[in-house]
Amino acid sequence: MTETSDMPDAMQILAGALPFLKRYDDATVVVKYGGHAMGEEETALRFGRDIALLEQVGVNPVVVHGGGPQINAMLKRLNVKSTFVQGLRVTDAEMLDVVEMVLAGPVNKQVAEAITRAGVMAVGISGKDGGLIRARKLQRTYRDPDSNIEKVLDLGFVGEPEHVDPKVLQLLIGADIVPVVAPVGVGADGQTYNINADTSAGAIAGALAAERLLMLTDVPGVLDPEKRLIPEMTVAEVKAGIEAGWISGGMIPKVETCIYAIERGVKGAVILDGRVPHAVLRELFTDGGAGTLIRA
Ligand SMILES: Nc1ncnc2c1ncn2[C@@H]1O[C@H](COP(=O)(O)OP(=O)(O)O)[C@@H](O)[C@H]1O
Ligand SMILES: CC(=O)N[C@@H](CCC(=O)OP(=O)(O)O)C(=O)O
Repeated sequence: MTETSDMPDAMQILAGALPFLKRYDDATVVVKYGGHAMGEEETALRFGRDIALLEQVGVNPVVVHGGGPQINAMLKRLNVKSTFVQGLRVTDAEMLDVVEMVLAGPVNKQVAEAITRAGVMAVGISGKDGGLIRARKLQRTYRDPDSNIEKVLDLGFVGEPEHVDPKVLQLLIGADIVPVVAPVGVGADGQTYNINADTSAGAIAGALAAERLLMLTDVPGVLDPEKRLIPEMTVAEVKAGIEAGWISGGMIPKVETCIYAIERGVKGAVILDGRVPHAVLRELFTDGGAGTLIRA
């Protein structure tokens, strides 16, 4: 497959995109690119071309990537075991080294390079650069099933964004450079934290008051109890779905991130399948969109 073999498809989407181009002219769109959505090299290159195309038609894309599966692959090579609690990786000092090495290293550079190769300059940074994500240790409690007592959840160096300073992103955007962010933050005392990529993307979208937050994953969007795609949901409907239990597992932090972003001024958040060719273009530039749009 050549690097440009999928472009006629992209051009077809863009041919019908005129009304949407106006809506998104100069708009900031934060794209969360999950580790599962990265898949094969060709998928990553195609993603890079779509992001480059967005920049070229006047949108300001900001990419925040994950890399859970890529961290797991490195841990396997190093023979280090990893555990997850509530979907978050328990992160001791040794684990933190590997997480930062993989996220801010090869994954970050591969994503930025794929965009640059497509003809638009992209620069990879982590949340530690330019004071972008100031983090603190994750503050969360859980109810111990044995004692039924509320206890503090200690996941080591797992963090949550305390403050996002978007200045470094605005400087890059102003220079027509696509920022590519690895979800690692730093505390006021210099401690590095491993932050879930969904959470990081939501916080960044909120700080930028982005027009759209696109969450690329490996399912078509939010599915109803009969496994049909729901094209559009309100915040209240999402909350009801969690309550009823048909929104569960890894989808909960995703929809919660969407709600968080919307409550901070993001106009709409979309969960969509990043493995589908041109998912981002389809979402922004076609009538039906591509995944599940969550609105206030
Ligand atoms: N209602 C739902 N609709 C779609 N997916 C759901 C739903 N409820 C739970 N899920 C699960 O959420 C998963 C997506 O979350 P996750 O695997 O954490 O994604 P990522 O790795 O991209 O961050 C899906 O693969 C699916 O198993
Ligand atoms: C605290 C925590 O769990 N951090 C994640 C960061 C990467 C991530 O979120 O990647 P995906 O989006 O590909 O899942 C981790 O260590 O895997």
